[in-house]
Amino acid sequence: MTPPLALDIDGTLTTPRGTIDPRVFDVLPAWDAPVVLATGKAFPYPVALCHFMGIPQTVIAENGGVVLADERVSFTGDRERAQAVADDFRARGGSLGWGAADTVNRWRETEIAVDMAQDEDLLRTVADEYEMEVVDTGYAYHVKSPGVEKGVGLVEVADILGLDTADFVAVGDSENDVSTFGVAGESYAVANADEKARAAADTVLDEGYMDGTLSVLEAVADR
Ligand SMILES: O=C(O)COP(=O)(O)O
Ligand SMILES: [Mg+2]
Repeated sequence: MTPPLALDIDGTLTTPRGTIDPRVFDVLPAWDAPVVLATGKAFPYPVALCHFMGIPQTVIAENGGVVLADERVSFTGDRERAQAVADDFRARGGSLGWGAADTVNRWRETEIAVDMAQDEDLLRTVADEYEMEVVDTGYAYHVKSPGVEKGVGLVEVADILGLDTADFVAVGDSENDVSTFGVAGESYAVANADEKARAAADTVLDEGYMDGTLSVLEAVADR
């Protein structure tokens, strides 16, 4: 039986340039089991990716802050507190680091993301004062509420779909995938994964990015 998938996006379904690997558009629509996109990106990004792949919108966004499965949407996390951290960070000289339109945070409903080139120490200092966490995905720093995790979102998705999280095969690349790896039955870190993801995964792959992900999908399909 083909297992359901919990797939991170950045670093996992992308090329080293950060673009979606076009092979995604062949393999995921043809997958014979549910596919869950579990990402730190704001809610519209994985929804759009599902839409343009032509697959059901089954999504964990904002590191678990937003869950969508079977037309049911739920939110966790304290966006106002994350905003207070961002405001204080800016007041002390920090910057979120995005363009004027800030499309990274514009539709973000439960947390705030900060560009990797910004002052990490200051951000962590401010977040600590508000008892908020900073997660480094390798693509952004995310200021989020403790306890909001992709893995918690996967428990909810599995429940809605009538599946067990242990049925899932998970692939990811960074510390925001550790909680997914903790609840999935099988977990794989791509070769470009950070230390925390590597330590948490059942298997660290030889190949990186979508090459690594495809190697897993080829191995677990139809078994
Ligand atoms: O948006 C990010 O920072 C990372 O996104 P990802 O969880 O899909 O890798
Ligand atoms: Mg990632």
